[in-house]
Amino acid sequence: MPRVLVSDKLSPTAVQIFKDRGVEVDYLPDLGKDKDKLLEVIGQYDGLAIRSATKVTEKLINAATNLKVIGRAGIGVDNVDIPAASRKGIIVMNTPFGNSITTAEHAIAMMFALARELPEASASTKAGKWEKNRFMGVEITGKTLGVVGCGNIGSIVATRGVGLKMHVIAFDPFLSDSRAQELGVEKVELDELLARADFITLHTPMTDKTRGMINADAIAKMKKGVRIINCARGGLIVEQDLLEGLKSGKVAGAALDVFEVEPATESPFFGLENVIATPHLGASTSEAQENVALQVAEQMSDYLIKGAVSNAINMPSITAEEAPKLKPFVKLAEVLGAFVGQVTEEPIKEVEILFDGVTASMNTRALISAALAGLIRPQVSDVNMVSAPIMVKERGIVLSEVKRDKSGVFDGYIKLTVTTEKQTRSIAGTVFSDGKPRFIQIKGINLDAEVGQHMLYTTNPDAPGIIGLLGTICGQNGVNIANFQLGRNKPGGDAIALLYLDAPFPEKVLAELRANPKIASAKPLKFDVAAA
Ligand SMILES: NC(=O)C1=CN([C@@H]2O[C@H](COP(=O)(O)OP(=O)(O)OC[C@H]3O[C@@H](n4cnc5c(N)ncnc54)[C@H](O)[C@@H]3O)[C@@H](O)[C@H]2O)C=CC1
Ligand SMILES: O=C(O)C(=O)COP(=O)(O)O
Repeated sequence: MPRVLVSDKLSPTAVQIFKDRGVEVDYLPDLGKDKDKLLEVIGQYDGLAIRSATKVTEKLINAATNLKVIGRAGIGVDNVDIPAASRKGIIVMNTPFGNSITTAEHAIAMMFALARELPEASASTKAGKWEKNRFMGVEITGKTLGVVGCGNIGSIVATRGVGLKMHVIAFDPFLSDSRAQELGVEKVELDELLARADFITLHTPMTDKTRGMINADAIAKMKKGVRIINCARGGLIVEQDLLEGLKSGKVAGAALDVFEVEPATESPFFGLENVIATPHLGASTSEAQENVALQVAEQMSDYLIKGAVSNAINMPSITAEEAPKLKPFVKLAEVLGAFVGQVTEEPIKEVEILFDGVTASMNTRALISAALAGLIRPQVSDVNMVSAPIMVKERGIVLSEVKRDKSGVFDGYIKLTVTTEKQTRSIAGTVFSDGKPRFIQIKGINLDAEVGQHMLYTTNPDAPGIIGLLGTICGQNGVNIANFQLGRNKPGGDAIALLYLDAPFPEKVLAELRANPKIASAKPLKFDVAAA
């Protein structure tokens, strides 16, 4: 039974779902803050469910020897070292919509709170001061709201802004004209947004590109009296620069839900009257927490139990319905990759994957990941569908994908072509109605070959006596041939043979075979399939 650790506070719904789905679960909501303890126990778990408090560092990932999936009950995954997880083949998934309305509402609440100084007014009134003349707000109606990052949350904020009769302008490099029109927002460049907005609200993810995007330069471009709302990530703002802007009066107010260092128990912002601060509460409503807890537990269980992948950051999605249908083709892609990977000894430069017929309409991203995993496993061993694409990229291998309509006798097939400095190799395969993968073409030579656990692949110029030669050498050395497949491109041309064996081909016999002038090459192959 797979075992999951929940190391941040999650709704009890998550725990219940894990149990109902047959996943053992340890709910230790404070463990995320105890780095050392977490390091000690993480090796026992197949899954880790977190929010933002648990920091999944490379060190933790290296200690997580059994971990297969990290589930973020929320959106931002900047607390997870995704490249490190990917290299170790660990899927990282989030719940991209579960808390977006709630977070957008928090941003709107922050905007109103800023406009009317609600927290200060409330504190003063509760202190018995009745300072009616101290607080003078600004109206929201007719003001310009600048939305930086118009994805799921930003677009909800934008439409709420439109509903509040604001003029909404948005900057997002991926915002299309038609989407902007649909939302009723004006699409602008960042500098224009900074110059025109009365309220600026940030909704981008935290990335190397967005880190520190609100700095002294950006603030200098803003209107005097601008109000800034940050319910995304603290690191988007250079805090020192904002402090100066607030002190000088250039920035009339800031509402901050997030901080560069969290938990933020002390900050120079806390001493300023024109700053409103909340402790990363964007996602904290009962509705959102139910949503994300339920979703993360379902997604993680689906992956651990059924192999279905949804909302993964570092792996193509595979739905629970699609998983059983895709599985034999994932196996096919993997064995095609494994074949070429085992016969290739020099560095790979290019990989082309052709999807013909029915395979072209399948989840080709998943199939590509499987083919790449098979291909590079002989070199790196510890690789899976998550880590293979990143490893291929790190090695500078050029990858291309071709899709085409059915072109031959098969309903569809996959062909893998791999180019090294020395040569180009290709292999094609399909899945028969028995659900098993078959090799249908090797080196351009047609054949119909099952995939065996232990095989020997030989190439030779087509000539009489090769079958006898192979049979004799094997027989003399006690190697039992379970089955045999042959192919050639033309009489007297290039020929190949595939021998199916009960055990790995002995090294000693291999040397004898390779020394024979009639055999051009001989390569033992091993595939991760059931023995015949
Ligand atoms: N305070 C809180 O509790 C919460 C905070 N968040 C934060 O909000 C962020 C946004 O969430 P979603 O809207 O769901 O993400 P999303 O991925 O749907 O949208 C982000 C948008 O930012 C845009 N973007 C990327 N780089 C940009 C740049 N340099 N300038 C302008 N736009 C850029 C993207 O094109 C995308 O449209 C999350 O990454 C997370 O860090 C999310 C939930 C709760
Ligand atoms: O979903 C997000 O990105 C959030 O920032 C919410 O964080 P939390 O789950 O409340 O720690």
